Amino acid sequence: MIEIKGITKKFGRKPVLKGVSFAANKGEITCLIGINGVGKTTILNAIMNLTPINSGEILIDGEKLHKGSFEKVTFIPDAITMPPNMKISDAMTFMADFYQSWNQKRAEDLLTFFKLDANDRIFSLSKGNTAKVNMLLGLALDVDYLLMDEPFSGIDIFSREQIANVFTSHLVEDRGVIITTHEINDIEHLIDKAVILNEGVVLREFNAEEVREIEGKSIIDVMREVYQP
Ligand SMILES: Nc1ncnc2c1ncn2[C@@H]1O[C@H](COP(=O)(O)OP(=O)(O)OP(=O)(O)O)[C@@H](O)[C@H]1O
Repeated sequence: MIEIKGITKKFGRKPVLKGVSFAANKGEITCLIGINGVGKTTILNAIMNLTPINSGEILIDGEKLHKGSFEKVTFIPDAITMPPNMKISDAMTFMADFYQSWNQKRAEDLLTFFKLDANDRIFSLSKGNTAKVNMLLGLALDVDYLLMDEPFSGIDIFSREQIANVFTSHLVEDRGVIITTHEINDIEHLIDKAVILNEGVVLREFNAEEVREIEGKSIIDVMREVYQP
């Protein structure tokens, strides 16, 4: 489990996170929802220890962050970080050289799943295919937790559907996923837990299935209630 306990973060004098707490379980998809600038990426960066927090703590499987934590968790950013001139196959080799947790079999399965050509160069890919390669490079690592920043942003409906399908496939397995988004529509059906953020705090954290069954509400219904009371 990833536990976020009362984390605060200021950039200069501007408070961005004012005591954010939530938990993300293994085997579940947890979605951080909030408008632009609410601090979703900052939370993912904090989990990866890429940005220092001012207070609070983050635990992964009960342990405070340490060097070894990053064998358990990986971050898939919203833009690809591989050099544009690389072929997809070169990017895969690069990852295999760099990460012990690289799983070549799963990488090849993902290549087939996304219908990508390993000989294509990164710069020549459409936005949708670039997003798929980015996803492939993260999902092919054998880690317990995956953090994904806006994986559906700015890509066409068919690519979005294909990326959404990967979450219900064996390729994600029983790993824990934290995903950020400001548009929930395409992925509502995939989400186990929703964490709604506003003005530096968690407005509501809930199990999407329970709220659907018990209260008869979708995530969007709950968002309407909390954002427009
Ligand atoms: N390195 C930084 N220096 C100063 N301010 C920053 C820095 N990184 C983020 N911020 C500010 O912190 C706030 C939260 O940013 P963050 O990127 O976490 O939001 P977000 O919810 O991910 O937004 P989006 O949906 O647009 O990606 C924003 O107001 C942003 O301008």
